[in-house]
Amino acid sequence: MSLYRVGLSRGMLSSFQRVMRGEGLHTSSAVQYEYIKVDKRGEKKNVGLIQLNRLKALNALCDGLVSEIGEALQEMETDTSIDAIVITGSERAFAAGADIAEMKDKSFQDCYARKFLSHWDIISKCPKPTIAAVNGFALGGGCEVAMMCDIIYAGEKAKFGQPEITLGTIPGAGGTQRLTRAIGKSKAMEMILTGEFMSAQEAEKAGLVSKVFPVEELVGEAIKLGERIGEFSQIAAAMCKEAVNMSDELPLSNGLLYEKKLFHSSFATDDKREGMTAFLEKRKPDFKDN
Ligand SMILES: C=CC(=O)SCCNC(=O)CCNC(=O)[C@H](O)C(C)(C)COP(=O)(O)OP(=O)(O)OC[C@H]1O[C@@H](n2cnc3c(N)ncnc32)[C@H](O)[C@@H]1OP(=O)(O)O
Repeated sequence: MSLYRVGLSRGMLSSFQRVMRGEGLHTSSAVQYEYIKVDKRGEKKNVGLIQLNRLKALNALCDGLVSEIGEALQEMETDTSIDAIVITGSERAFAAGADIAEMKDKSFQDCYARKFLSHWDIISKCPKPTIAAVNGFALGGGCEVAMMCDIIYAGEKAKFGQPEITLGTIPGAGGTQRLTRAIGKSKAMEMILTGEFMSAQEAEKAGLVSKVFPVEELVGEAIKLGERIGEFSQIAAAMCKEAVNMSDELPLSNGLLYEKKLFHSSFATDDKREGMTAFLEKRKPDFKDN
C-alpha cells in the first residue's frame, strides 16, 4: 500500500518547510499532494482536472510528481462521477521533461533494476478519456506525457520538443514511437536529431495537436471537451478509446476484428438500447453508464 493511500504523503515529510515558504499541500477527497493540484470541473463537476504544480522547476517530472499523477488518475478512474480527465501545467510550462537533477547520477543498473520510467505508463493506460491541455514547454518527458493522453489541445505559445539528444541520451517514455506515429518519420526524426522545438501551430499542422487556443482559454476549452464527451455513455467512450488505441497496436485485419467485437459487445449495454430508443422516440438519451 502506498503512503498516499494511508493518508500520508511524501510531501508531509517536508510540509513544515513548504508551509514556511508559503506553499501548501493540495488535497483531494482522501489524498494529499505536493506536486499537483486536483479538482472537479464543469457544470456537473464531471471533468477531473490534474494540474502539475512544480512551478519553479517548470514542472520537471520528478519521481514524486509522476507518482502523484498516477495516484490522482487511479482515484479519478474509480470515481464514477468523472467522465473525462484534463491534465495541464502552468502557462510557462506543461512540463520541461524528466527531472535532469534526479537522472544525472543514475546508472544503467539503477534504471534497469528499478524499471526507470515504467510507472509513467499508468497515464496511457487510463480507461477514461484523457485530454492534455498544453501551454508553454512540453519537452522530453513533458511531450511524452502529452502524447500519452488521448487528445492534445495546445495554447498558441506552446512548444513541443524531444531535446534528449542535447543531454547525450534519447527519449525513453515513448517519445520516438509516439512522435513518429503522430507526425511521420521524417518530421519526428528531424525534431529528435536536432532537439529543436515545434510551435503549437506547426504541431497542429503536423497532426500532433487537435486544436490551438489562446493561452487563457485553453484549459476552459479542454474542460468543455471533457463535458461534451461526458454527455455520452462512459462504457461507449471507453470502448471507442480502446478500439482507437488498438489501431496503433494491431495490423489492420486484427484491428478491424477487434473493433467489430467491441461493437458487438456494446449491444449488451443498457446505454446502447437507450441511445437507439431515444433516437427513434426523437428525444435526448439518458445514459446511465450501464
Ligand atoms: C525522458 C527524458 C527527458 O525528459 S530528459 C529532459 C528533457 N528536457 C529538457 O532537456 C529541457 C530542459 N530545460 C530547458 O532546456 C530549459 O529549462 C527551458 C528551455 C525549458 C526553459 O529555459 P529558461 O531559461 O526559460 O528556464 P531555466 O532553464 O532557467 O529553468 C528554470 C528552472 O527549471 C529547472 N528545469 C527546467 N527543466 C528542467 C528539467 N527537465 N529537470 C530539472 N530541472 C529543470 C532549471 O534547472 C531551472 O531551475 P533553477 O533552480 O532555477 O536553476
